[in-house]
Amino acid sequence: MIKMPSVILQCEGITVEFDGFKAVQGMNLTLEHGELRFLIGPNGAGKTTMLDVICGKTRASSGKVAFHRTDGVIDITRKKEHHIAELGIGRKFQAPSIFPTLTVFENLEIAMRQKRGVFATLFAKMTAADRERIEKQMTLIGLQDKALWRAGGLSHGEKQWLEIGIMLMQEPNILLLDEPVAGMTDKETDKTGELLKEIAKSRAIVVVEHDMEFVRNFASKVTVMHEGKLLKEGTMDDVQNDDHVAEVYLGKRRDADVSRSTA
Ligand SMILES: Nc1ncnc2c1ncn2[C@@H]1O[C@H](COP(=O)(O)OP(=O)(O)OP(=O)(O)O)[C@@H](O)[C@H]1O
Repeated sequence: MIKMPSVILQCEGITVEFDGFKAVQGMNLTLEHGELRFLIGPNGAGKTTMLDVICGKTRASSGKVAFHRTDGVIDITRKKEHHIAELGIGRKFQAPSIFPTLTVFENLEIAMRQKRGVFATLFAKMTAADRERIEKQMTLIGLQDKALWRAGGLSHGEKQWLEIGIMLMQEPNILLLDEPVAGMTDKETDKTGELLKEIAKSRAIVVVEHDMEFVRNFASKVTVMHEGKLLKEGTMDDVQNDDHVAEVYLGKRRDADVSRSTA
């Protein structure tokens, strides 16, 4: 059996400037294989910008992003977004980008064919193995009973799951998710939590999240950003008991809970 290297992504000294304003300043972030990492922090802390840098949507003005794959370490700092996606880093944005008039099944089928990348395969017949793969994916995202539903008719939560399913069809090694439970009902939020745990068994995930109650459901490492910098990294307990974090979130009130913070 091939032993997986423990580190899968290493961001070092990332700085991002927008017209002279430093949205991210010397940020470090190291992600391990199979890790589910939460990136939290108040509005404007630079969380989304960090995801943008990793997926190649935004260029860092300095710093380095290294993607550790089984075939070697790749410097992705200057690579184009589509190339980074092909290498195995998938990014899900807040707004769904599914095809609303196509069914759940068809949305996943298109994603599967895109992965193959050959134009001819768009017209190729689907094999039993392909069908099985799509069905497996639908079961994972909890939409197996809605295979023939038009995606546009799904609930908000179901659309988000479908989109995660679409990303998984691309077989990424790392998934980057921006507020995956925003706007979800409590039940949908719980189901999303289970889904993320399941996905993290075989992939690394970085989740930008505002909902602290949601984050507390995971025994994961939490990275707190503030004003473009790393403020604290540790378990949710470490983070909640940290004076600097409390200050940033609560204006010096240590006793209050940061639950359901929309800071
Ligand atoms: N394209 C841009 N041009 C100029 N400024 C930007 C741009 N993108 C982000 N910023 C600024 O950079 C800072 C960090 O933004 P970012 O969206 O990364 O923060 P965030 O931690 O994700 O915040 P939120 O939780 O509100 O989404 C903010 O002050 C934001 O206004």
